[in-house]
Amino acid sequence: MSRLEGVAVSVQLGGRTLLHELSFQVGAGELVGLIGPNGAGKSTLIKAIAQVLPYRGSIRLEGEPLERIPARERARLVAYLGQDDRIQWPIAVADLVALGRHPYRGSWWRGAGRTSDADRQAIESALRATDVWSLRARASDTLSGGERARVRLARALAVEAPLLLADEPVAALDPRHQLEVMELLRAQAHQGASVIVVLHDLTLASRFCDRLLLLHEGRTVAAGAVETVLSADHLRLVYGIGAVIGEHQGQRYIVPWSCTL
Ligand SMILES: Nc1ncnc2c1ncn2[C@@H]1O[C@H](COP(=O)(O)OP(=O)(O)OP(=O)(O)O)[C@@H](O)[C@H]1O
Repeated sequence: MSRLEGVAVSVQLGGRTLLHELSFQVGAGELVGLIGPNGAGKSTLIKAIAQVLPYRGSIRLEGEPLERIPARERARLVAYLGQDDRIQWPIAVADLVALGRHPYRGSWWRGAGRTSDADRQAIESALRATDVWSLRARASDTLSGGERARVRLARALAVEAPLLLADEPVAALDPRHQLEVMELLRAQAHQGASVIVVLHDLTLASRFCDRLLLLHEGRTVAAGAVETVLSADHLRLVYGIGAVIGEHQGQRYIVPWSCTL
């Protein structure tokens, strides 16, 4: 049994069907890339798994329907990094990252809201892993776009959840930080987490992910090994591009080159 299993997951919103009976599995220790053009349904799928959108079908974590897991317990099991990167108030970076530990604390009115050693370690380790330790005292609403993206990722990492859902975590990052974040997600998977990452960069998807799920118009076009999913035919059919597909140090790179449609 895979850690995460979705069967016939459909989402309807605003009178439209955004996802059509998608089925997927993600095992412990797997880094799965979710790819597809704008509007394909990637964020919708991530939100359905994160239980922030209503869906039909079944999504189970360790065999348990996710919607039946109590909210606080689920918040310890599923870390969700959404695409919306607005930070509305001047909360200090370290305090924002500490929000990732909220599910581990009891209700404050019962006096159980204190920061534990485990909380402190998780927060520091997430701040360092995402290279924002030096920003820990800064007001979050003064950060650059890339800094903000890394701080938001740190909050998700601080949860130390077995399932990490990351919607375009590298979109705002410079090339070095993109590589560092992908290595970080890989490391999370090596340590046993199941990670789903939404990506537009096909080379990063190819190099770092164990498997890919390619969506188009709310349907699965291809799922499985990177070489199978990222074929020239799929790139033409789904993205409408011709691409240069090459190899460097035994790994594939994909450079979008021309529009074919
Ligand atoms: N609340 C909503 N009501 C109606 N349509 C919606 C709603 N939310 C999203 N959509 C539509 O659903 C489709 C899928 O959106 P989604 O955000 O999942 O795409 P995506 O693959 O993540 O795209 P992108 O790469 O642009 O982030 C889009 O056509 C979008 O306009």
